[in-house]
Formats: sequence, C-alpha cells, structure tokens
Amino acid sequence: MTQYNSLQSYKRLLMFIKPYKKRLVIAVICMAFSGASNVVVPWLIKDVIDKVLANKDIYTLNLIVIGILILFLLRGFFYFGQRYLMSYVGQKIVNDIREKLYRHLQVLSLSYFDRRKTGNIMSNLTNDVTALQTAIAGNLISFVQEAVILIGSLVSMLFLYWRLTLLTLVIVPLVIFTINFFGSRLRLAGHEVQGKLADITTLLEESISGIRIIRSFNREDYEIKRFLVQNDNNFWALMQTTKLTSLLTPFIQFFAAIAVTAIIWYGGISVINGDMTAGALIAFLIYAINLANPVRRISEIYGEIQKSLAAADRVFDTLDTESDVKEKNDAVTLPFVKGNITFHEVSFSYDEEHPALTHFNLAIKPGQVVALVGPSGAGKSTVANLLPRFYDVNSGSLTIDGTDVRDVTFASLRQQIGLVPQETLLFNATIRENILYGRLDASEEEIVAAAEAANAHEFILELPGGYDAVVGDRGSALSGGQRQRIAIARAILKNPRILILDEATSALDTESEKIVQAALDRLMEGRTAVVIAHRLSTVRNADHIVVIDHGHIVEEGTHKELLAQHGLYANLYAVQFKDKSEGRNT
Ligand SMILES: Nc1ncnc2c1ncn2[C@@H]1O[C@H](COP(=O)(O)OP(=O)(O)OP(=O)(O)O)[C@@H](O)[C@H]1O
Repeated sequence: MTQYNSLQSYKRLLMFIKPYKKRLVIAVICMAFSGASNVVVPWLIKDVIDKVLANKDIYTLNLIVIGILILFLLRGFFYFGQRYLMSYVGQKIVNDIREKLYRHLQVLSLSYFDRRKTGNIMSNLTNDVTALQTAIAGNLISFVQEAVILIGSLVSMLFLYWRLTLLTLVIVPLVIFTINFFGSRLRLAGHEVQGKLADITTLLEESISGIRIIRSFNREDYEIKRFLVQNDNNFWALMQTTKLTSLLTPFIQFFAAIAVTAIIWYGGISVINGDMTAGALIAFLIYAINLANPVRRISEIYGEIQKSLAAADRVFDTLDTESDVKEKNDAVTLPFVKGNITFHEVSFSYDEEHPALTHFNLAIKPGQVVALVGPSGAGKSTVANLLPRFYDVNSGSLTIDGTDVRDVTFASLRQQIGLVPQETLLFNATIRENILYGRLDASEEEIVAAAEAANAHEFILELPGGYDAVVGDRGSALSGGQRQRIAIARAILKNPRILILDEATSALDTESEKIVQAALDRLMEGRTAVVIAHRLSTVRNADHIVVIDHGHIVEEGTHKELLAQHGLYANLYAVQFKDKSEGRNT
C-alpha cells in the first residue's frame, strides 16, 4: 500500500494560503474572539453561583446578565467575519489550485494524454478539486474554531483546579492513538473513493461520446450493467470511509465520558473535602462538556481532512508530472521559415518498446507537396506528429530551415504549422468564433475571405444565423465536409508556412471530397505541405510521394516513377484501383 505523508500534503496545501495571509489573520482573530466568548460563559456562571447567589448581590447579577447579552452580540459579529473570510480564503485557494492544474494540463505533452483516460483527467479537475474544497474551505474553518475552544477551555480548567485537569488529560494519549489509527486508514479509503469516482466519470465520458456506437450495437443494457458495477464499487468505497468515521466518533465520545465521570467523582470528593467550591465544580464540568464537543468535532474533521488529502495527493500527482516535451530555457524564436524540412536519422517510439519510426530520413523542399502513403500503422501520422513537437524524437534530428525544432519556442514553431486532421474538432460556438480560432485578431473581411477560399462561404450564408450560427457540440450541427471546410478556413486565416493534412478528406464521400480537395489545393498553394492519405487517387499529383512501411521509407518518387517500380506503392494502387472498379471505393 502506498504511504502518504499527511503533514507534507497539508503543508503544500497551506502554501497556497500565502497570497491571502492578511484575510486569514483577520479571520483567525475573529475566530479567537468568537471561541473565547464560549470560554468566558462558564466563568460568569461560576461567579453567579459562588458570589451573586451566596451574597444575594442583585447589582452584580444585572451586570453579568447584560455582559452575557453583549458577549453573544459580539460573538455573532465575529462569527460572521470568521465564516465569510475563511470561506473566501478557502474557495480562493481551491480556485487557484484548479487554475494551476488547468494551466499545467495545457503544457503537458501529448504522451500524458495518451496514457490516461479523458474521464480520469476530468475527474481530477472536478471531483478531486471539489473534495479539496471540503478540506480547505469547510473543515479548516471548523478545525481552527474548535481548536480555539479546546485550548481556551483547557487553560480555564487549569486555572480552576489544575489537579482535576491533569486527571482529565489522562485520556489524551488514548484520543491521539485512536485518531492516528483511524486517520491513516481513512486516507487510504479516501484514495479508493476518489479512484472509483474517476472510474465513473471515465465511463460516463466514454458512453456519452460513444452514444452512437452503443445504440447501433444495441448495447444499452451492457452499458447499464457496466455502469452499475462502477456505481456499486463507488458505493462500497464510500461505505468503507463512512464505517471508519462512524466508528471513530463513538470511540472519542466514550473517552470523553470517562473524563467527565472522573471529574464528577474526583471533583465531588474535592467539594466535599472543601478543596473546591460548588460553582467551580459546575464551571469545570461545563468546560469538560465544552471540551468533549471540540474533541469530537476535531476527530470528525480530522477524518474528513484525511479523505480530502487523498484528493490532494491526486491533484499533486498531476501537478508533479513533468512534460516529456519541454521548451528549452534558452529557446529562440523561429524566424519566418521558407519551409525546408529535414528528418535526419530519426527514430521514435511512443512506448519505448515498439518503434514507430527507425532511422527515418526525409528532406522536403520549400513549397513542395510531399505525400506520405503506406499501410495502416506504418508511421505516417507519427511523422506529422513530430513536426509541431507533439512528441520529441528519441534520436536523430528534425530541422526546419536548418534549425532543430527542439531549439525554438513552441509558439514560434506551431505558429508556422497548420494542421487539418481527419476529424476536425469544432468548438460549441459560432462559425465566426470557430474560424477566428486560426487567428484571434482577424478582421471580418479576412474571415469571409478565408471562408470563401475554403469553399465554405456559401453554405455558411445558408445556415440560419450565417456566421453567427452555433455549430453544436463538437460541430455536430454540420456535415463532415462542412466541418472540414471550416477547418480549412481556420488554417487559411492562420496562414502557416507548413501544412499537415492528415487524412483530411478520407472521412468524406466523393462529392464532398471534391469540394474540400479544391479548397485544400488552394490552401496548399505556395506552402510546404505534408499530405497523408489512404486514397492514393488524392496524392497522385503530389511533387514527391514517400512510401512508408514499419517505420521506414521503402520507396519514394513521383506517382509515375513509383508505379514503374512495381513495388509496395504499385501494389497498394492496384488494390485500390481494383476496389474502385468493383464499386468499393475505399
Ligand atoms: N499515441 C500512441 N501511443 C502508442 N502507440 C502509438 C500511438 N500512436 C500510434 N502508435 C503506434 O505507432 C505506430 C505508427 O502509428 P501511426 O499512427 O504513425 O501510423 P499510420 O501510418 O498513421 O497509420 P494509419 O494509416 O492507420 O493512421 C503504430 O504501430 C501505432 O500502433
């Protein structure tokens, strides 16, 4: 079992408090006052019994009664201040942590996302951060407040009768041992709960985004069963923490009862022997009962905090994950490039076991359209992934205009590379906002010009709302071809020197493909382009065709040259041509 260090995690959480120190200090002052008012009341009661009642002193009685009223009025004021300020600090810290986490996710390399399920990452930002909120915002307030009452009561008891206080304190080691015993178990149980919650979020994310597949395979019942298992797992993980917290409280209460019994017994004897006044014993008992409450609450809060620290561990794990692809400290800005791309002896694998590219050499001249073809899994997309540094080469080098891509800033590199993938992600926003994603400061004229060049202007005008039409979740309100044309308009607006078209037309039917291809041809004019395509008919006109198999270049040349070689390309072409003539356009 993993061991977690509570103190370290809490210290790390407390580091986030720094910017809010002032507010926290005021909040703690308010707490001290509000807690102190609790401690003063038994003293007043002692005086009522021992002085006022014994001496029949109405004047002091009136003073004490007015004093109690004023005390409670002040207490209300401080209570408000403390709750408001502590909540403010707590929520702010949680907000800051969430922001830090989100910023960190934006810089983590793609390999991080490859290794994790989307739902799991989402759960980190939602469920885990929410659990943290409970730890900091809710429990920290109560913890400090109860601690003030606890210490105040103890000090008063020492003043009242120190011997009796020491007797009461005998239970302290018992309480500490029990809290520790349950605490470590609660922390592990908390990890289990957060893990199961992440499983549910992952399953939800998968089943919502895959709803079409589920319906088409009639797998609703299967999915429900899968969900029920996860839901049940979560339930039992939660019950485990409930069992622990529910056991902890009776233990602590029993220890408190032992203390109160000891006070009544020893205190009773002391009053009978004349070592203590009756008022002092009553005040002492009120303190002891007062004390039991914070002890119980603190043990409860401790349990809660342990559970929340489990969530903190998960958040910190993510924050501590370093990106595999990092910008150098002395990275330079890649100047406006011509588009000379050179892969020199590049080897790369996603998982260190199965090489995706080995000793890959390729030189692309500015303005050239180079097509990458080959069987599925050959390594074509990998070539495209290395260019914008989604991943870094394991060995060899990749240069643009002679500069290694690892020596330049991400922004200046990616600014000059445009990517049109097979399935474009559109955001649930207007067409205009989606096109603007290519260059945020583009003018209306530039947006329209880009849409026109992408063969998208006409269909956009036909949509209700035109450029203000909302495209739906992931662009669901548009057809595949329309989505690709928006993606092309985006790329045109970005105006990159280098283009990567990764199967940009393979999800489209022939009719739609023609329109998109025309837009792509326009987009490629004057730029260096790397085109990945399964349909060889779409790459016939490329300046240079590179055939990749098992991470190596096996053939290269023009369409004609490759056909004449009667190799893999000629084979692939023959198979596709045969399929087409049989009416099975692949
Ligand atoms: N994110 C990833 N994590 C692990 N392995 C991967 C990842 N992406 C690709 N691979 C593996 O790397 C190899 C090359 O994949 P790549 O996607 O480059 O092939 P491809 O030629 O583009 O295939 P396709 O035409 O089917 O898209 C394959 O064996 C694939 O399984």
